[in-house]
Formats: sequence, C-alpha cells, structure tokens
Amino acid sequence: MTSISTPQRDALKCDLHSSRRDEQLLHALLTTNQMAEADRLTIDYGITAETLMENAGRAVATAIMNRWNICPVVVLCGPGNNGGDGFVVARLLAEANWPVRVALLVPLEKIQGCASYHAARWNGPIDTLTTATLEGAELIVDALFGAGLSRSLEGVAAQVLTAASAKNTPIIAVDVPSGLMGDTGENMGAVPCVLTVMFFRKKIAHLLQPGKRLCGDLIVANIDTPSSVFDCISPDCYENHPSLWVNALPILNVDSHKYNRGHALVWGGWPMTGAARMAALSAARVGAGLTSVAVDTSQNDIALSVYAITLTSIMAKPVTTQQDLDTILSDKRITGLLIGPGAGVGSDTKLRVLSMLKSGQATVLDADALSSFQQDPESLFQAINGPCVLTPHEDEFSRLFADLVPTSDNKLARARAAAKISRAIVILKGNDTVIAAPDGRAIINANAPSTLATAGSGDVLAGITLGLLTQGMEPFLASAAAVWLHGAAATHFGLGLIAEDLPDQLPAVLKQLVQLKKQPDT
Ligand SMILES: NC(=O)C1=CN([C@@H]2O[C@H](COP(=O)(O)OP(=O)(O)OC[C@H]3O[C@@H](n4cnc5c(N)ncnc54)[C@H](OP(=O)(O)O)[C@@H]3O)[C@@H](O)[C@H]2O)[C@@H](O)CC1
Ligand SMILES: [K+]
Repeated sequence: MTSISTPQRDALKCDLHSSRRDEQLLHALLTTNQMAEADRLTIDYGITAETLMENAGRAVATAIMNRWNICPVVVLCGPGNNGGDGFVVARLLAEANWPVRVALLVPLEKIQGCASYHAARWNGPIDTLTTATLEGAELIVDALFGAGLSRSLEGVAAQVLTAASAKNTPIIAVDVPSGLMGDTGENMGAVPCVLTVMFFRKKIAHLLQPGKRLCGDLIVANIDTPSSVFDCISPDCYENHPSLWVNALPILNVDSHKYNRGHALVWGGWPMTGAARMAALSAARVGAGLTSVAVDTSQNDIALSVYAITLTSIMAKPVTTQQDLDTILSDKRITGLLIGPGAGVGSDTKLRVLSMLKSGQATVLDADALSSFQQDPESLFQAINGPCVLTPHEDEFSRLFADLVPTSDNKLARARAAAKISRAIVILKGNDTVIAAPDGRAIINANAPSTLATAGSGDVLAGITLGLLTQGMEPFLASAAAVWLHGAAATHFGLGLIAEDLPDQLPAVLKQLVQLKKQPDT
C-alpha cells in the first residue's frame, strides 16, 4: 500500500510552457500592449501596417457576409486604427454590392497613418457621425474605438451607440465593442453587440464580464500575424483549454491500483449532507482510487446512517471529536482533502480546516470552510503551507478578501491578488471563472453553460478538484482541468441539468480527454 509520494507530485508538476506550447499559445489572452507589440513585430517581419489593416477589415467584412444577407449597413468610424479597419469593411462590403454608408466621428483630415490610407480608398460619401446616421441601417459596424480607448465614451459617440442599442439593430464590433477596456473588461460606455471580430488572439476583455456579455459571439481572425511574435511576447493569462493541462492529467497504467490512485477525504457535515455526498461522488468519478467521507457524528448517529445508506463505494467514517478527525488525517494514504460543502459556518468548521491544513495534504476549501474565516482571514492564510485550492464564489470571496483586495479591481486582478495573499490557488467562480496561482499564472474559463447556475454545482466542482489533487495533479493545472471538466460535463448533459447529473457525465468527457492525451503533441 503506497500513497502518492512527493516525487510523484513533482513529476506531474509542469508549467504552461510544456511540449504543447504552440497549441497553448493559441489560447493566450493578450493585453492591449502585447497586441500592439505583436503588431509592431509583424511589421518588422515585413507585413505592412496597411496590409494588416486590410486583413483585419476583410475578416470583419467576411464574417458579416457569412452571417447576413445583403442589407443596408452603416459603418461608424473613429479617429484611430479601429476606424481605419472600419473603412476597409465599408469598401469590401460595397465591392460586394452591399448598400454601405460611413459615418466618421472626427473631421477626415484628423485621420492619420494607415487609417488615412484606407480612408482614401473609400470612394463613397462620409457623413458626420450623428444619431441620424442610423436611419435605415439594418446592420451597424462599430469601428469607433478599439485597443486605444483611453477614457469613458462621451458626446456624440456615446449618444450614437446608445441610440443604436435602443433600436435593437444588430451591432458588429470591430476588435472590441467601443467603450470596453481591452485589458480589464470594464465597461466605459459600450453597448451589447451580436458579434465581435478580433484579430490574432482574444484579449482579456473578451472573456471577463461584463465584456464577455457585451461582445456577443466571438470570432478570432487570422490576419497573418506570425506566431513567432511569441518569441518576444510572454503571455501570463490564457483561456482555459485542455492543451494547458491535458499532459498533467493523471493516467492509468498496468501498475494502477486503488491506493496509488490516491485516497480522497471529504468532510461530511450534518444536517446538510447532499453537498458533501455530491462532492465525494465527483472525486471518485474523476479517478480518486478511494473516497471517504468523514461524517460529523458529534450531534447524533443518524448522520452516519444517512451517508452510509446513500453512498455505496464511498466509505463513511464517523468523527465525533476533533481527536477522531486528527487520527483519520494521520493516515498518510489519504492524499487529498475537501471541506466546505454543507460543513456549516462556525468555529467547529474552522478547527477542522486548520487540522486539515496542518496535515500537509492537498486541500480544497469551499463554501462554509471559507465563510468560517470571515472574521479572521489571516489565521487561514497563515495556516496554508501546502497545496491548497480555494473555490469561492463572489460573496465568499468578498467575505475573505474585502479588506485586502480592492473591490473596484477587475476579476482577474482580484483573483491574482487573492492567490498571492493566501498562497493558495484561487478559483473565483462565476460565468467567467478565473483560476489564479500565487506566482501570477492565470486562466479564464469560457466553457461553462448557463445550466451550471443550479444548486449544488459548486459542490461538484470542489469534488472534481479534490479528485484530481488526490491523484497528485499539480494544483493550478488540477484547478483549471476541474473547471473545464465541470463545464464540459454540463454541456454534455444539456438542458434540464441538476447538480446530481454532473458526476455521471464525467466518464464521457474524460474519454475524450484521454484520446487527446494520447495524440502526439502539436
Ligand atoms: N493586431 C492589432 O493590434 C491590430 C490592430 N488593428 C486595429 O487597431 C486598433 C487600435 O488602434 P489605435 O491604437 O489607433 O486605437 P483606437 O482605439 O482606434 O483609437 C485611439 C484614438 O481614439 C482616441 N480616444 C481614445 N479613447 C477615446 C474616447 N473615450 N473618446 C474619444 N477619443 C478617444 C485616442 O485619443 P487619445 O487617447 O490619444 O487622446 C486615439 O486618437 C485595434 O483595436 C484594431 O481595431 C488592426 O488594424 C490591425 C491589427
Ligand atoms: K470597436
């Protein structure tokens, strides 16, 4: 009987720059500065700025022609290169016989650089931008501001976008909806678009709320930026994708037996038992060799019966005193711990969390385990000295970090700051879940369907995370994988999902991942 040893853990530790690097870089999220640098490097490489803009505008025009039939379009152009892209869109649509009008925010003579080159290639009339510009348009192309947005929208630009939104005319955004800050997802005057076409790679704003909601559908267009720009640009944030962690997924082999697949232990509270049971099932489904529930029998023995009767392959172990828990935790075959789902908020839960952290085993802290430290988060952070994952939703996050992390910061920045402060991996949940590590690595998830907004879905996520940690997977990668599996499981089930359905979807989703893992690295 062997437990997962430290060397095995280390062997599974890998960072994002592994042998799947090219595939991973497809999912890099760039800052506006990195995007500008990519542009500059591409021009050094020999592609002119005018060609890049032509490629960008063509990508938008093509996306429009692919989705809509010929109809009257108005293209709203701003003062910078986003506006330049707009002139290309207008020309290409007009060449394809679309009725196109252009409305410009600033006098034509203010347009400079390659935007002025493309403005000159537009043969049609140019209106001054006003709300009247929108009359008769059945599609609106928003090329007012892109990566260069530096302040809130005001004046005519803001009025026209507001009026366009009120008319419910579909708006197609060039690069980002104008008014959306590319690096933060902060809304400084943008209105919802049906489609956003961006170039080369997504930016953070395309995935973080409220940006994600404002963008509508996303198309990432290839504009011939060479991937060699990544020799000089080092992304530190990615969209969640199996290529980031599939190589680190626990594998089964002929030597696998239940003990070397790890032993997961879930704290089973009373009287709310469903949450811990679903978490335990999820840990087992994702591959923990053994899963046990430490059942709180301090109040009565019914708890043990409830857990034992409703769980079959999962063992229920009675815990009446703190000493009982410490005895269980001293079993070195246990390689992963979870407390929080249905644990109850209070000093008992606090003590149990501290015991778990003291054991040094990989620990997931969820729900009530986090809320129990609201008055004294420092004592939690001080106790975190080993592999640990915190899985707060926004309310739980603010209970722990409100005084430490500015609430005005965007979700990515807040998750990163919290990871640094707590020295744990932080999974900050939502429909734009952020996974952040103390060293600054971060992943934003985008595969979660809205059916996951259902009671108990967080308990399942905590259980999946536990199951992967238990098998020795590196905590940051295990967290990203768990979040992705959770979303994929929900998608696989479809409508009508309740949390109980999620663990049963995991085998099908894991099967696909195992195939991917077998494929040679790209
Ligand atoms: N790979 C790539 O990156 C590629 C990028 N391409 C395209 O380039 C776009 C970026 O272009 P860009 O840098 O010229 O910025 P953009 O947003 O057009 O305008 C900046 C101007 O707006 C002004 N301004 C800012 N905020 C304002 C406000 N609230 N209200 C009023 N004015 C405001 C600002 O003035 P300032 O802040 O300097 O006072 C400045 O004059 C990018 O989004 C993409 O579409 C493609 O062509 C090719 C490949
Ligand atoms: K735009």
